[in-house]
Amino acid sequence: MTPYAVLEERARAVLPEPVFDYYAGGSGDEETLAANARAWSAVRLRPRVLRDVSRVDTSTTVLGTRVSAPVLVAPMAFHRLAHPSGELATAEGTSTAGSLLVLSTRSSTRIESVAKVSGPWWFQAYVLQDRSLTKDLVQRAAAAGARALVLTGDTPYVGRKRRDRGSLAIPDEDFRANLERLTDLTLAEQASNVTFDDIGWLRELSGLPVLVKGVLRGDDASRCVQAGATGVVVSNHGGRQLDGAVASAEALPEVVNALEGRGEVFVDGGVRSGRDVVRALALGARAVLVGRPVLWGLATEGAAGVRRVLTELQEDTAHVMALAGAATVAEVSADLVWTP
Ligand SMILES: Cc1cc2nc3c(=O)[nH]c(=O)nc-3n(C[C@H](O)[C@H](O)[C@H](O)COP(=O)(O)O)c2cc1C
Ligand SMILES: CC(C)CC(=O)C(=O)O
Repeated sequence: MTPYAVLEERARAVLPEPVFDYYAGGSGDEETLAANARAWSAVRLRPRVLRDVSRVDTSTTVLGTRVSAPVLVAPMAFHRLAHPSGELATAEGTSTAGSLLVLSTRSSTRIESVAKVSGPWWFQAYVLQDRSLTKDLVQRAAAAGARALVLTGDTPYVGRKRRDRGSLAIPDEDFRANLERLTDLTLAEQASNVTFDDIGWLRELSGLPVLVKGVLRGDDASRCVQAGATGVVVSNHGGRQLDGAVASAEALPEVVNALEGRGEVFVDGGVRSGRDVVRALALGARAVLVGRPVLWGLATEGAAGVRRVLTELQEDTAHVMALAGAATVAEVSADLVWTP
């Protein structure tokens, strides 16, 4: 078993079944969920020999913020289903690892409380049916110290997950952690009429740079940047939205080519090892985001588990960089990828 599979099994053992299934599952027949992992494996590396790799530095910057490695925490809903300290533990584990947390609109902990214990963080924005709710959330996030917004563009409707058999109950207090005054729950659902115009709207009302998450096409990435985005996150939502969508490793080169350096490109979906991190960087990503592994760390060991998952990925990244002949993140360049 891979280290990731071992961790996933440990999380399965401690989590209630409906929670594990909600976290682990993908939409439809889980084709894209499976394709994400396979597509990283298909990227072969061309290691360089006889380079001085006695000191490997994995640190880098993301939108100007220094992080200890190009590995960030993806936005995920309802961390309190995994651990009673929820997002507080995730934020603590993330910052002690020197990483950066992207806090979900569906955080089950108050934004301001997470901000107090967090290192650098970004806020993931869902545009909700009641836009005044979104405006309020985004302005609260900016006031609490978020350094960027991540607008998720791939969720006009929530993907149907077969593993989610309707037995998952989200406690009201978790759902409403940031929506105290809400009376009509449907107003808090994702809006299905979000467009490129909302990039400018979010930028203006927050004063923050905006990344668009869920981009899988070069033309879309260009439109995002033209509309004012500072970059994009290449993502298929961990195989949880359109099943059959292209794997993120397959979509990444097209997006990198289309932007030609006009924005920072991030990627997530199935990144499980230092190999995958190096592959993503060599294909042009600034950094990766990891999702489920962080939830498994949180479920099994709280903040310490989150820190462990991230530091193990960082150490593995350093090891893979050394064996590939790259002493710095800048040296993880496109020529490290083998093309037949
Ligand atoms: C349980 C769960 C909840 C998620 N919630 C959100 C969310 O609230 N907002 C969002 O933009 N993406 C959400 N995502 C998608 C992640 O941000 C990310 O794209 C994906 O999990 C990365 O793939 P990985 O889990 O294979 O690493 C969620 C993913 C999972 C597994
Ligand atoms: C509430 C959901 C829309 C959160 C999500 O993005 C997911 O579960 O994938």
